[in-house]
Amino acid sequence: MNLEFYKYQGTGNDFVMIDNRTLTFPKENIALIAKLCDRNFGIGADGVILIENDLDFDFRMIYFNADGSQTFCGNGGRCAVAFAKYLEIIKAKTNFIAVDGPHLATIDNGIVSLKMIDVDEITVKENSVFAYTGTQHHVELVADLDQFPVFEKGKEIRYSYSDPGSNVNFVQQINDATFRVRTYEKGVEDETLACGTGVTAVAIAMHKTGKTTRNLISLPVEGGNLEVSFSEENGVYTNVFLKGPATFVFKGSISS
Ligand SMILES: N[C@@H](CCC[C@H](N)C(=O)O)C(=O)O
Repeated sequence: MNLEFYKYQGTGNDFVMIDNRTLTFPKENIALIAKLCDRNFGIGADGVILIENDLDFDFRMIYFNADGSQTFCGNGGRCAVAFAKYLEIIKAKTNFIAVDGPHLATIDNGIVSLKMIDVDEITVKENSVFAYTGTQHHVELVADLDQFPVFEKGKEIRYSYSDPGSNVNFVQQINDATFRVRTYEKGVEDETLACGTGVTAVAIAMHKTGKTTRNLISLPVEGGNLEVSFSEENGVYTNVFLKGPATFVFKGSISS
């Protein structure tokens, strides 16, 4: 069978996008998902995203990590909005559904602003913060992000959390409103060039621990620049928005 796909990237976090409104994609075929993401034997991506019809929302987004595990993905959500616009499912605004609940989003000139879930699951530890932003995130400040062994340390910390583990974000503060981030992603089992739910966790963790008093944070990542804004009341973060570019790369077909 020939599978038509589109490749998108959001600040270098890259995805194979599939229009599955026909419900023909074999979701249980983990080997196929892994093959699509394989950078040597497949298309190459951090994850696979299916767009499906939904009775109550503009569309349903289903995200698979490269290893076939399912969760929410912030950059993937932004790319899903750009893809849904290309497919003419939406125009400039949308309300779509994903595994963590509904998401409002707008797209303007390739820049997608995506409303994330409210964040109230935040644990401040001695040297790190854990936050749930649609998926699990460990956040840790380091002195020299360029020299930091993100893969080795990220892998170690990822498995120190009980199943399903945690993504791991290493952070360097640049100024009051700017934090550079490098992320080790579970399910990809490698450092990726950006992580949307990750920078969201970082912005909230830095606010929660008093590293910043701002509610609009710039987050340079390896693949570009992201922005996170939010409101905070009694330790609960609402109106959380992740903003950045979402870009079509190429399309093609692959035998599955
Ligand atoms: N890159 C994503 C996060 C993808 C999911 C993550 N690997 C997990 O398993 O939690 C993002 O942009 O949020």
